[in-house]
Amino acid sequence: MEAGAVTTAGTTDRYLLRGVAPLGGERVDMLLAGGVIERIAPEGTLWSDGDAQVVDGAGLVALPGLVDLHTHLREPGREDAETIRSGTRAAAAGGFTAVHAMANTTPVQDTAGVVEQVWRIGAEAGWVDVRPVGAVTVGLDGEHLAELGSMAHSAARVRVFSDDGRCVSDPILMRRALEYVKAFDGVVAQHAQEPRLTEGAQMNEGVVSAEIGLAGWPAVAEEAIIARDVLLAEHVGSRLHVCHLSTAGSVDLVRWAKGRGIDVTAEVTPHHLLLTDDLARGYDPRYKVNPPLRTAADVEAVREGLADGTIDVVATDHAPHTREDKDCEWAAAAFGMTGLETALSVVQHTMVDTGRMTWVDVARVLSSTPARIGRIDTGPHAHGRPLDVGEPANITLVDPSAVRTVVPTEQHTASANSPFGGRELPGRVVATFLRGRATVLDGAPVDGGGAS
Ligand SMILES: NC(=O)N[C@@H](CC(=O)O)C(=O)O
Ligand SMILES: [Zn+2]
Ligand SMILES: [Zn+2]
Repeated sequence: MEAGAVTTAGTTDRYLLRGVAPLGGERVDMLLAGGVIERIAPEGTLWSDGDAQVVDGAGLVALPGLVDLHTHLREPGREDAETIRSGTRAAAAGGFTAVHAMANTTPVQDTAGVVEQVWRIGAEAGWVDVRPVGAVTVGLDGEHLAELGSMAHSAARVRVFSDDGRCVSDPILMRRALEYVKAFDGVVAQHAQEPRLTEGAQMNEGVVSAEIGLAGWPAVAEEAIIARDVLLAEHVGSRLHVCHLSTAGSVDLVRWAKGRGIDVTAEVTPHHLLLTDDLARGYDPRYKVNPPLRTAADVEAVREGLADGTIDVVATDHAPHTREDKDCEWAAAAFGMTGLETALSVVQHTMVDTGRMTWVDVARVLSSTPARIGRIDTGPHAHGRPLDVGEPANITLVDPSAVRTVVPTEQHTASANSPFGGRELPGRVVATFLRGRATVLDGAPVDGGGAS
């Protein structure tokens, strides 16, 4: 029988996960009921009382539900590329139980009204918990601070603020934002891109850009902003998060800042862990992304930084785009790639299967640390918690021995701009549980599972 097959029908709020391997531990049976982990016992000792669905977990790793700090859901405004419903369904398929929805929508998520709308639509869809990110500046204009406090105190309880897609390049505004978020334990997530150094830039500045004649984007454009921002965070005693860090020099700067005790965290995307700027040679806009794919030396440095804890989390930067925006010549194409449904496989491939990280580390970088940075690690709706009795049953079951070829058109996201199409990747998400309710079973979203 295939691992993960549901063998006994039952009600949908009680699941018996039989023989799953929680992190670093012996195989156990786990009973999910009432939205929490009700019991954990040695394998073969828990039996369904007839009203629990049994999931055969033999060979599966049980992870705390994954948390993405950086997702673009595109609603409101670009529902042709993704909706909150399609994006969160894709997230569940990728093993996520919570995502942070970036603010660069239309209208921008810069008021309590817009963030509450995104949060409410996410809750109604019921696939994952949607945590809206609030814009730092009004309309992402980079000039006027948005009302961060009203977003923080809204029903959406925003804690992460970002103008992602654009850099908060004005140092005075960045300073004020860092000071402002302290009042509600928030964090400013910076898209580090010095705008003057990247005017017209199309790809990484280096050997390849010179050869193929595309305008280059120097590593220093990212590093200069990170250097400035860690010093600002130190100066005002606030919390900074660096989005999609991509260069070896950025890793060094974050390592230095942490060594000084500066309150900074950083993320790397799956694509920057695996792909290099060599891919731009074919002028295929699937590989056009912000920040750009870098060199093999940068890939090595971000892997090392993730393994040694300098980089805190892997975040997808899932950036869906329509065919019209992506199937065109390189210079005209939009920046961005999808990632929710391949993130765990890429992390397994680049970090676990290479011996650099264990599954315990994977749970840290894809669940507990992003939950802590987003301040969703406590309470009944907590994510990233250890899989213990009484904790919310947010669980992802992975089959690490599975191998699959990525077919973008078969994914659940509404857009097909995956850079991994045609690649063979290890690992498969077999099941995802959100507060004890299955959102994914047998590797497929449970449609009609509905909101809780
Ligand atoms: N990463 C990208 O290339 N694009 C993102 C914006 C961003 O993350 O900067 C998008 O919104 O499309
Ligand atoms: Zn960005
Ligand atoms: Zn982004």
